[in-house]
Amino acid sequence: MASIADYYAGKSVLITGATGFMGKVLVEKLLRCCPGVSALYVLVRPKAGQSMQQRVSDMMKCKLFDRVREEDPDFHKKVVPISSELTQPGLAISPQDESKLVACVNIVFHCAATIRFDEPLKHALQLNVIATQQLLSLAKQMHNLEAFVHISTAYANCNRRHIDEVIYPPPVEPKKLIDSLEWMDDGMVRDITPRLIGERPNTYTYTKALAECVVQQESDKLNIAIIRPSIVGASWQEPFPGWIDNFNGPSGVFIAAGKGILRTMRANNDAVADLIPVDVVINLTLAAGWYTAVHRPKTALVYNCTTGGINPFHWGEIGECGYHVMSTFKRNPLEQAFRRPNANITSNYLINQYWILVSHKFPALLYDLYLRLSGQKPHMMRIFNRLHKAISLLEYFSSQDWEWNSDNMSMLMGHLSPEDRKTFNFDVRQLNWPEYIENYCIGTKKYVLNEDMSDIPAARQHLRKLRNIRYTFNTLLLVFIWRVFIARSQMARNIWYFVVSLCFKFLSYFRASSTLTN
Ligand SMILES: CCCCCCCCCCCCCCCCCCCC(=O)SCCNC(=O)CCNC(=O)[C@H](O)C(C)(C)COP(=O)(O)OP(=O)(O)OC[C@H]1O[C@@H](n2cnc3c(N)ncnc32)[C@H](O)[C@@H]1OP(=O)(O)O
Ligand SMILES: NC(=O)C1=CN([C@@H]2O[C@H](COP(=O)(O)OP(=O)(O)OC[C@H]3O[C@@H](n4cnc5c(N)ncnc54)[C@H](OP(=O)(O)O)[C@@H]3O)[C@@H](O)[C@H]2O)C=CC1
Repeated sequence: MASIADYYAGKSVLITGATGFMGKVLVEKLLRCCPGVSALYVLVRPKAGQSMQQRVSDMMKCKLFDRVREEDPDFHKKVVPISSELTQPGLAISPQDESKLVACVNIVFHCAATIRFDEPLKHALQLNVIATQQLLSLAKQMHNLEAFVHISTAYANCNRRHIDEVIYPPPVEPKKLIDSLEWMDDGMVRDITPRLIGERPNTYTYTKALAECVVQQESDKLNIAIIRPSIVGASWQEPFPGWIDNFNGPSGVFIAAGKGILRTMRANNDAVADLIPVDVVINLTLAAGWYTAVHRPKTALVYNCTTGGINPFHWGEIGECGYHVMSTFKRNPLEQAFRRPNANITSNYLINQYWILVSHKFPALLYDLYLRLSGQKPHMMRIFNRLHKAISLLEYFSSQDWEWNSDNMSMLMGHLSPEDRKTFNFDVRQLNWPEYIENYCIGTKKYVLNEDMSDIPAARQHLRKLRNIRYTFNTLLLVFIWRVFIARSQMARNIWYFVVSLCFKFLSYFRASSTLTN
């Protein structure tokens, strides 16, 4: 049987979402570990004044591609950008490009989606469901298509506690919803969104569930695999440990904690923190593409790509590990931290609210006051408001527990040759969490914030300055409390003198006894 790299040799691959976090890692891995691959057609839209060619060329210059660049400086020649806006009819692909794709594509990886938790329903539906439908229609026309791999999310069915590797009945028939929303204005859609999404926390998980249903409807005509990753984090091993390029999910939380901004967050200590490294997801995705094309399973296979059932890690351990996160950020501080890193997790709503007041809002207020007094524009409260909005959207996922069955992941591993198991490793039993979290934190510094590791001494100096500011502030606070409350009351003064004289006596006794022993 052909190995995975042998299978992809000579194949033309179509990828949507190639400029995104997971798409980039998929492109890199295919080019590096399947050097025989014939062409990667990537559907890209122009954005922020940049043409799609410019965007793809910039993407391939980034650090992620350093290893493949070293191994094959001409790697970029295999990447063929195709102009496409997925929210447009026909995906806005030109007729010439469409003919080319129909004639030569062998495997499709559909990664594109809006992953925002606050996306208006109409747009989320347009991109996550209707675009998927259109891509499936295009795929059905492809003469040589061997597999269609759809990236979903493990949280598509987060209204259930136990999630099997099956496609559950959709909350509503997608076609009916598409037809209904077509004539409604944005205000009307906004009003009915909470009723529609029901127990799901956002339009993202809701539309991803509908997309799975749309994919299933084509499963008798195409060879389909659905990958459901949980919370995708920095890479574990490849191409570099800790590679990450965005603020999504835990990354933004780690950065905010490292900057000393985030001091408290709500999470259930006993719940599984189902993080999955991005390289694991991509290795599984490529292996699933191979398996689907070679073995042609009779029904669409769903792969729950999760860690909880195999190598569980709990939010409470991140709490402990939180100290590990904190010590990593103290040893490798982020530049221009607001305060020294010191974040804690609590499952108690009231305790969390108390710390938000004391450790978030009060310092933000003081800092903004300082900025105002020194003639600068205050901005700290705004930053905290945004942080609170982001965290309130994430807390749904950190406060609850889900159980995913991942038998298909184990089944797939069983079909790989020993060589493929190494090259396309998705065996998360080998994952060492503390080491992973440490690399993740350093990765956010190096790759998200683009901070130079050589500037660490200056960043440490800044942390020392912050510590001195804190000591000075605490001393001033004590003096203030003394002046306002204690100095005005005879009884408080007596207690104070009693405590001071006790300390003095203790010190004198200690000094005298140490002189005697000498
Ligand atoms: C040590 C102890 C610490 C405690 C550790 C505890 C860890 C707990 C972690 C809990 C994590 C739980 C994660 C659950 C995730 C479930 C995932 C489900 C899986 C999936 O399928 S999808 C992937 C997940 N999707 C997301 O994460 C998207 C969520 N984000 C959003 O929906 C929006 O970004 C949000 C939050 C609504 C904010 O929108 P908005 O205010 O409009 O801001 P923008 O997104 O447009 O960003 C503007 C600008 O700011 C940058 N940015 C974004 N976030 C941060 C941040 N946290 N810190 C700093 N900067 C941030 C962003 O990059 C933009 O910059 P530009 O330069 O591009 O303008
Ligand atoms: N990140 C995570 O934690 C998880 C992600 N997933 C799933 O993995 C997949 C990839 O996620 P991720 O890489 O993190 O997401 P990103 O947001 O990083 O990437 C999204 C990609 O989709 C493209 N895209 C968005 N809108 C359009 C459009 N209108 N036309 C053309 N392309 C568009 C983006 O292109 P552009 O650069 O032009 O914006 C980008 O390439 C998604 O399907 C997501 O649901 C599942 C579980 C967890």
